[in-house]
Amino acid sequence: MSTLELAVHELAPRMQHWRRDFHHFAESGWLEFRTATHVAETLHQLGYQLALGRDVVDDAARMGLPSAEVLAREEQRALEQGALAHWLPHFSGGFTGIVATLETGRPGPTLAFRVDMDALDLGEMQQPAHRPFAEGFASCNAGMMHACGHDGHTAIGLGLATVLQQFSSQLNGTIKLIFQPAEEGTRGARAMVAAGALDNIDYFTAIHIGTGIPSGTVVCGSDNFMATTKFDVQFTGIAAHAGGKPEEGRNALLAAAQTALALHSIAPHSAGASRVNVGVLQAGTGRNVVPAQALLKVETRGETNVINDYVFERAQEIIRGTATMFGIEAEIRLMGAATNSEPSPEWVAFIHQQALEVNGVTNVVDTVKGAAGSEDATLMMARVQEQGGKASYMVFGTQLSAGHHNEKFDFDESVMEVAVCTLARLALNFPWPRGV
Ligand SMILES: O=C(O)C[C@H](NC(=O)Cc1c[nH]c2ccccc12)C(=O)O
Repeated sequence: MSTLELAVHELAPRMQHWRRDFHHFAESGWLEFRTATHVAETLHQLGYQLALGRDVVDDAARMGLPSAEVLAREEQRALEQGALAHWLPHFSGGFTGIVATLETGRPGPTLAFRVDMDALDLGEMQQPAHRPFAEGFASCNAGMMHACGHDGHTAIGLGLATVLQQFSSQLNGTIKLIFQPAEEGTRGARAMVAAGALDNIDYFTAIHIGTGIPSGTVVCGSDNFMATTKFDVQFTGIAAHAGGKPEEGRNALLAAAQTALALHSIAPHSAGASRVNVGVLQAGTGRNVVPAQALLKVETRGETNVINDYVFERAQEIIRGTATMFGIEAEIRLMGAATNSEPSPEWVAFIHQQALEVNGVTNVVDTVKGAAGSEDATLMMARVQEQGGKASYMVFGTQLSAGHHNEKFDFDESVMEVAVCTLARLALNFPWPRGV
């Protein structure tokens, strides 16, 4: 076992503690108040320079933000659950982003690593058959669950911060660790990019665990993310007495229902995969009232940006058409966005080379076939690349108890050691000129 692997192995119990603490106090997008304060405290104690909140999250570029009432309520909940009060003001109002910087003082590139911190809006299984429940760390927040592994990602980020600090004498240049809010629904990355958090980075690496990749396998350059647009549609009609004066009404529920069916009839694209999903339809107030209000929560996806743009354009045409058909108003509100991913081949090759050397890694591939979901880290990758940097997205396979976004989701925590060892090697073995 190398000194790095020994150091990471010794860190494993602490990473498990971090993961389980984040899992128990699960906080969904823009509401990661407790999580962010504990991440900030740990990074501060490690000696990292911190940029927090509004310094790394652009207010106007945040997407899918909860209401001011929810933000305030959840901030208070976080405080009651042990959020660290001295850090909380930085994140108040839903600015729960962090960028930690380690300046070595020696010439070299800037390497950035990104993890996401948010839970999903999902109720966790509270049964003994589900390990997190059986071992006492299932989510204590109703309707919020770490069912995608972001608790593990955050623990990996802190583990990486710890070992890079331990081995900092072997580093050159600058290390930046990015802890992003609200990846679910592709809502947070846009705001961190807009705030400049991804400027002047030479090498960027984002990560995910699981996703159906077998334990021991590392994907070095995920290129199968789908471009996506997330949006709500608010339909406004005219309420009326359903029995006495139905002709006076304009039925928003019917418009929404017709729209939902029509959206799912958008023709596929000959150039590649596409998706449409109407995930939510809320409408009406009473059985004898012609419904005046209806809400749809929708997403489009495409194998490429062009295909997703095609689907979204057709969706907008359909929405305008059904609104006219039913004589009502329709307002489209953008709630999230991400592009497809194009990792930098040179960086993928270096990642591949380093991953081969890690104990616990049994299979290293650059890509996997088949459209994955979407990821707004693609916006961060694009920003780095447009400034001449290199970027990639890694997946660390691990055994899962259920699929992502399922109430029984859990993962084999040993993947966190493999991830930290691999990521630390990217920094410690970076091929910068090492003297004569
Ligand atoms: O579109 C979103 O809301 C983001 C969300 N993202 C994820 O779940 C991450 C993800 C999905 N599939 C993969 C495959 C590899 C890495 C990460 C992922 C999704 O696709 O619904």
